[in-house]
Amino acid sequence: MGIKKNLNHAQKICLGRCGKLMQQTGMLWPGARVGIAVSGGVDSWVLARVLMIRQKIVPFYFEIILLHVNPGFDPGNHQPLVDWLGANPLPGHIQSTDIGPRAHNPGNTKSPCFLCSWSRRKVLFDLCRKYSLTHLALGHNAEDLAATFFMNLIQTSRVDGLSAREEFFQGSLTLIRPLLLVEKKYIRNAARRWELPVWENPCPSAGASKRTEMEGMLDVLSGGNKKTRQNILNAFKRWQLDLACNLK
Ligand SMILES: Nc1ncnc2c1ncn2[C@@H]1O[C@H](COP(=O)(O)OP(=O)(O)OP(=O)(O)O)[C@@H](O)[C@H]1O
Repeated sequence: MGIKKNLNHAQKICLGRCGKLMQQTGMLWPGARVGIAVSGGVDSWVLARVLMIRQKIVPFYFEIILLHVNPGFDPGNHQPLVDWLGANPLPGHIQSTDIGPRAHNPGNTKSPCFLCSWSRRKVLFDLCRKYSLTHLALGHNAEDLAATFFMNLIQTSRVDGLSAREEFFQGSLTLIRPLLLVEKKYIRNAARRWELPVWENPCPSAGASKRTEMEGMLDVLSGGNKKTRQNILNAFKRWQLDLACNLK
């Protein structure tokens, strides 16, 4: 098919796995209105690019809007998204907030990452309501799934991962993670190839979060063996796929 002709291996993996997961789990339906949460990082940029292509491939119509929540560390750092929206035929909404600095207030008893992601999710849910969206798409990948599993296991004594699809508000909003079965190496490569305008996260806690720490668990468990690492990731992916297919 013409659309896929000039894609490299990584781009095809992102597009193909996303499509297969969408199909297997009945993620979207005709007339769906999908908000894509774009942080400015590689995962959510690739998610946006992939869903734009899937929009042309699937045999039904669905709408897309890009949603960005600026956490308030650098009020102008979303300029690449503004420029990109100007050059691409897609609607977008950029919400300026101060959730980042507020989450880092030394008086808080909870961790800044917890407070920030809680507040961000609330802003995103409010935007979904404002635009009557049926879906909110997040850019989590296979390594995020593994890190979340370890975080839940170690911090909250729960065996829980990240769902490919979850219902909220009595089913009026479906949260989806179309890149959940894709490893980061493919996403990074695809982002470079598509020349997506990724920007640095200015958060002072970036790279120092509990999730980043848990990403190291995969290397600890696999002892540096690539095949073992992939087997662990495959187990997590199979588990979530089974759960999501049962929800269908
Ligand atoms: N500021 C934001 N505005 C909109 N969506 C966001 C924002 N931050 C995170 N998200 C959404 O939540 C997902 C998971 O967040 P996380 O903090 O793990 O992302 P990230 O690693 O900073 O960036 P990315 O996943 O885009 O590479 C993102 O993929 C994106 O879909």
